[in-house]
Amino acid sequence: MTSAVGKVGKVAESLRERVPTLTSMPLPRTVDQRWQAASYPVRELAAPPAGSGLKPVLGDDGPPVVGHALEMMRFGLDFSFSRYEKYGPVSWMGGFGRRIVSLSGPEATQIALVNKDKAFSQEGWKFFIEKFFDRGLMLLDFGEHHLHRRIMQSAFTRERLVGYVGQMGPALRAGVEAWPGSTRPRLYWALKQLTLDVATRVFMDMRSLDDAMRINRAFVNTVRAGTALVRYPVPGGRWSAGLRGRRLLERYFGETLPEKRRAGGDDLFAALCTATTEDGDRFTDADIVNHMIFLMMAAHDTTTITSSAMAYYLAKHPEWQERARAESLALGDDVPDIEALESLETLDLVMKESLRLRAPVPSMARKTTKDTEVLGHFIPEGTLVGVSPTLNHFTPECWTDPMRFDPERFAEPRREDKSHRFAWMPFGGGAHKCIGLHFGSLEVKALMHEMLRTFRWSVPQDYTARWDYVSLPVPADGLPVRLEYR
Ligand code: HEM
Repeated sequence: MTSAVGKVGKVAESLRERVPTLTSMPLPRTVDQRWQAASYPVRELAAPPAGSGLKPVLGDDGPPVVGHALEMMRFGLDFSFSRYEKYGPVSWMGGFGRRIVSLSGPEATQIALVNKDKAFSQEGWKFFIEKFFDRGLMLLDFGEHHLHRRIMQSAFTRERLVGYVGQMGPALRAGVEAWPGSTRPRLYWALKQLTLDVATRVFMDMRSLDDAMRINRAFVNTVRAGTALVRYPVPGGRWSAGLRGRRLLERYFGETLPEKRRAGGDDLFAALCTATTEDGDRFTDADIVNHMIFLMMAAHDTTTITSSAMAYYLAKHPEWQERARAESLALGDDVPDIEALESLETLDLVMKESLRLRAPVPSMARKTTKDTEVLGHFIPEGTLVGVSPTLNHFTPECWTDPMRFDPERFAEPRREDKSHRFAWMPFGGGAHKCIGLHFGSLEVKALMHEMLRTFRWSVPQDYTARWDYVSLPVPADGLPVRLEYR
């Protein structure tokens, strides 16, 4: 029998699916316009050292206490564009009680991500998510990061990917086929549930539905806590739910690890248990638990957002949906293997264009390890920095008609993504570039392939999705589509 707590949890969940967050509530246009037009005193972040010839970074605190955090969450891309227009590629803003430097555009982002003189560390991420994702790969730095990445690499070889695709294909087919046709689902939520269910299978080979639900809930709470505005454990708040979620995940992975080490398997958890470098370096049990919790987070929301964005653009551009469907149907009825997925060229172009228009990770956090400079601007040691792909993905120097959905721009001979090394960077760049980019691309393609062969979907012609940036970008209304059997 469902307990009262379980019932309340379910109601809260279904409310969350229907009701937009406070930052994405519809407001009268004039209120939004006034909010966006508000201006604040421009100040220097710090005075450059005398005689250095460097310029100060300019910016503003925004409204008291929250700074620009709410505006950033509500206006997403528009907020980034307006900051760039006002201040250029290097600026600072108040947010989360701190001053945060933004680096935008190909040249500025390249300096931080290539990180030639090790002036930028992952300590920036720690500010947001360390309590929940302690010692995940992305939170490690320099020598230690290099060693862990080398070990983890052996869980992402082609041979391993073949195994993951073999596991996710049937699970995705069963999941998509279970969606009822002739309905108007909120597609984002359906995709989120499906990718989470598939993750418990592919990541841990977890078969028990009860365990999977428990883990999924703990995991969702852990992720949501990262961008809580109230960043200490108020009972009933996001932060304490996140801490509880983290403890449950630690316990679960810790308890199941010895059996996983013994039994092995095709899943990611088993791969991490046996991952070894040529020099024989391996993970400790604690490393494996930390990496598993981080990997679930790194993989889940990003693939959900990518598939939601693709589904949205395919609904808005039915000619592309038909073109992708024709390729999928030509593959026949077998669940596709890795080669078959790689042959889906139209889906590949649509995925790249969707990742350009709606990068799932809109800012990569860093912290300066020493005084440094970017494009002649002085940034002191200990500064929080956000490295953003947003401007790179829309700059007219790299992209023709950048606001237009035009997947062909990624095809030969145009290859606009090659116009600059950092023109297209949804997976980041440098030492921390996404280790799961092939895994993620394959999962998203396998999912879209199943949708294309089972359904046709559409949105009204005048519909435009509004994206909420409270944590990573998600469609504020859950993306209602008309879904019909093909
Ligand atoms: C379309 C899907 C995905 C996108 C857009 C994406 C994006 C990113 C980005 C931007 C970073 C760099 C963060 C930084 O430099 O601070 C990153 C790192 C990372 N991603 Fe992904 N990701 C995706 C899927 C995945 C998947 C499926 C996995 C695992 C199965 C994964 C695991 C990781 C890990 C472990 C890191 C940290 C790498 C390091 O620090 O060395 N990602 N991802």
